[in-house]
Amino acid sequence: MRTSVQRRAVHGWTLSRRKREVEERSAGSEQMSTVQAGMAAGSESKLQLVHKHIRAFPDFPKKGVLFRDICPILKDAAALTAVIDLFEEHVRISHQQVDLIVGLDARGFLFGPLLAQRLGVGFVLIRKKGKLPGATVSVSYDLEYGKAEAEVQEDAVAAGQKVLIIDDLLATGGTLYAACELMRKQQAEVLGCMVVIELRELNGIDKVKPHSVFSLVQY
Ligand SMILES: O=P(O)(O)OC[C@H]1O[C@H](OP(=O)(O)OP(=O)(O)O)[C@H](O)[C@@H]1O
Ligand SMILES: Nc1ncnc2[nH]cnc12
Repeated sequence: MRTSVQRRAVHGWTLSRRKREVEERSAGSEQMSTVQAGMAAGSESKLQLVHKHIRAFPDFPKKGVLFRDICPILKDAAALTAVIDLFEEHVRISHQQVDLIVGLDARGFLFGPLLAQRLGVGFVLIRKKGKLPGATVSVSYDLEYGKAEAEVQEDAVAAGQKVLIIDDLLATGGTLYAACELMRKQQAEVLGCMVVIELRELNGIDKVKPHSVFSLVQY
């Protein structure tokens, strides 16, 4: 019998399909390495671990919003490691060259630097308005429960740099859209976006197009 976790889709794949995809992609070019085989085998339980460490709070911060809380992931070393392992696996399979990880204020800061360090690249902050010193570039955007303005330091990203954008959660897509806009203004190349959680019914993925959003858990 399949559990609800096993049935849950991963970026449009079921967990077992995802494992196959990793195996097929690896087998396509050359024989799967030991590392790739190990990653494929371990992904399923890592996803289950991540899923188990997400809580839901109804009517927070506003009535009608079901808030998905990632704090238990941070409190559990194995779950946090699983998140970074899964992101790293995705990046190594999907992207040849990454220059920078760009994280969103505030919860993107919890995962972004850890991933950047794993990949051996730098981390850039996109912050809410008024938090960054020096010359900045800004863009305003809508949230599931309000409005905000995002900024990046003008010299944070050079033209032509290949960046991956990371956050904890995709809801309406306003935040990731704003991040992509900021990167466009900086003439950086957005390789894609990554989140721990995607709230599918809000269709945020459409707002971020043509950029892709890779997610670990979907509701
Ligand atoms: O897809 P969207 O509708 O744009 O929503 C997603 C964003 O909303 C939350 O951040 P929030 O702005 O609440 O800030 P926080 O991380 O500082 O709590 C979340 O961490 C994402 O950044
Ligand atoms: N439902 C939600 N849960 C947690 N963070 C969010 N950011 C936007 N919508 C959210």
